[in-house]
Amino acid sequence: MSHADSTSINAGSTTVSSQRHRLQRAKRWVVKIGSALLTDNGQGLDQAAMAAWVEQMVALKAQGIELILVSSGAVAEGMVRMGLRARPDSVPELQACAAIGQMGLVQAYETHFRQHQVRTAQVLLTHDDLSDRKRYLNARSTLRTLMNWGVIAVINENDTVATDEIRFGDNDTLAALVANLVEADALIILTDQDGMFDRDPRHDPTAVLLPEVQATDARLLKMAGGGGALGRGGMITKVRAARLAARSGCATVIASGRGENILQRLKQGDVLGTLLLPEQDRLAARKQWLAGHLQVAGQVQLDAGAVAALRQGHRSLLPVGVTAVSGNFQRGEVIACVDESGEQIALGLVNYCADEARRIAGQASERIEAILGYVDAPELIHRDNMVLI
Ligand SMILES: Nc1ncnc2c1ncn2[C@@H]1O[C@H](COP(=O)(O)OP(=O)(O)O)[C@@H](O)[C@H]1O
Ligand SMILES: N[C@@H](CCC(=O)OP(=O)(O)O)C(=O)O
Repeated sequence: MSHADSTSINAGSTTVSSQRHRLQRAKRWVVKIGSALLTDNGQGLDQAAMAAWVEQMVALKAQGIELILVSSGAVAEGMVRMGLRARPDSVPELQACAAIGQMGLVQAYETHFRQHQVRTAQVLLTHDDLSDRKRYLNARSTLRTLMNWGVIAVINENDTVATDEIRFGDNDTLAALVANLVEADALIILTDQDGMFDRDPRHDPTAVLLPEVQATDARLLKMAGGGGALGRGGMITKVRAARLAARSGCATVIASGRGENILQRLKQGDVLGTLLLPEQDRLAARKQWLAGHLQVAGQVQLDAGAVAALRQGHRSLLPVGVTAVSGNFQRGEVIACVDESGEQIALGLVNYCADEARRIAGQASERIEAILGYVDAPELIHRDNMVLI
């Protein structure tokens, strides 16, 4: 059976999914918890549920999974703290609620994780941060460092400065952008429904759960409706998030956060919730994106040994193999690698800016720190970030 056949929309089907093994293999997860779930529909933070998710995340971490948490709930918790029954309409009031509630949110996560001797870090982001190249790279470096240190980043929208997002409640999109940023293998969206249905189950009890779909299937957009009374994004933002995540080869699961041991069971490959599949895996998606870059920001010339290491050995490019650097590229831009005759042999995302690349060209990687005063990576271009031509 072809990949596409096995992932056609199969509402009501009880066939065991063939793609759940993706979650068993996934090494880097972004878990997103929505407001309704976290605050038991606006009642205030559900501490018991939080303790249970934290326990599961700690268990996954012990199994070697790198985790990032995107949690909503600041506005809902702020409303509870201020005794507001209805979600305010005015943006400044929403922002004030978010600022108040965010305190409770991170305090609660910190307390729960600390019981398992796991550290947490608060990261507040806006969509704009992730569309600005420099801030994008900074956010990526910070999150990578936190993951390397085994610290769980607890991410929310920076609601004080974001206006449209707070109006629409779009942490689903934020979670997908984070999944793209850290190149996660899986995005797990925990919500108050068992997954995505062929129509909104709140309005139609005959709605049928979709166990496995292709994220880009256009029919899903018609089946997904908006959110509930807390003014959230609903299913439509989750489908859009899955489509975004799929661009970097990340699979998305929409599942009920109320299900017992939900994260562990997903990890075991149990057929729960809705799995929204990307067309390509992570590496293939990145390489296709790289290969599509006709405009490059600069180039490096390689000696014969480096050319052979790339071409035959499929190795990373180390600074020692570089004989010349041209252009004025920034860290994270796409550059070309050429051989001694000037023929292009590869394209890749460079770990150092042009100036730094010139200084470390021809040098052993162990010397990078002495020359630049810091080390980002031992390679100039990592092989996962390179496509051979
Ligand atoms: N096709 C669908 N399948 C499941 N839920 C849907 C669908 N269309 C709309 N919804 C609504 O989306 C809601 C979940 O989104 P939302 O309220 O934003 O939750 P969260 O706070 O978890 O992000 C559900 O409670 C449901 O009413
Ligand atoms: N930053 C807001 C996010 C709101 C939001 O996206 O909510 P949801 O649709 O429940 O994930 C908050 O913490 O309240």
